[in-house]
Amino acid sequence: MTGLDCRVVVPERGVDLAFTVDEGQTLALTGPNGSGKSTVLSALAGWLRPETGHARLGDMTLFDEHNWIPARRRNVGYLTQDPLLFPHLTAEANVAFGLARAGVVGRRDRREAARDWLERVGVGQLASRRPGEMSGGQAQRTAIARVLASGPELVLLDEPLSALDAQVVPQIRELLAEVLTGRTTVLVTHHEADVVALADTEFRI
Ligand SMILES: Nc1ncnc2c1ncn2[C@@H]1O[C@H](COP(=O)(O)OP(=O)(O)OP(=O)(O)O)[C@@H](O)[C@H]1O
Repeated sequence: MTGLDCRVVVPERGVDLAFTVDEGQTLALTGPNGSGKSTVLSALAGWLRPETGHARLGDMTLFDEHNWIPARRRNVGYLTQDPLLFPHLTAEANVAFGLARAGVVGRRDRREAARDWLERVGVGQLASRRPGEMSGGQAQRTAIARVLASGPELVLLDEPLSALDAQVVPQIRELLAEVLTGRTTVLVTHHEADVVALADTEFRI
């Protein structure tokens, strides 16, 4: 695990933000709509190239004025607002897909690791279901397993609880608190309860 030091400058979106996250800690990024929270996550994930600034994750430069590591070569797990699970793949295959991308070579190893993670997030019994055959909370648990299974050095979470029915929010928040312990994380949220339960520090835009 490694800490993050970044400055993200995207003038056309009015974004110029700098912050650090200590190794193993969770930083909550909060602020009004349109203040640039998702833009920062996109830059850290490698989906958007900022005009200037830098991001260093431990010894690795993700980007600076001269360098740009593409998304697929960053060891960064990104849980978007609308989690991108493949609808035609089972829960197990969705998690295993992330492991294949992360370079876990053996098919059997990927299956076993995917099953372990699904157990860990409480949906082990649903390994052969497709996302359309799960509740919103179960699909979110699967998405969390997919992001974390590959052991990312940086975890990015964009409003991970906002699309869920109110009654499952406390369970998923508790799950996140458990699985994020010791992981370097940037969490975008509008909810004070998430900051209190999940974050070590808060950066308010
Ligand atoms: N794909 C895009 N193309 C151009 N401008 C964009 C794009 N996405 C966002 N913006 C603009 O960039 C600025 C920052 O948006 P961003 O989505 O990063 O804010 P946010 O803090 O995540 O907002 P929210 O809380 O509503 O999710 C806003 O002015 C927005 O309109």
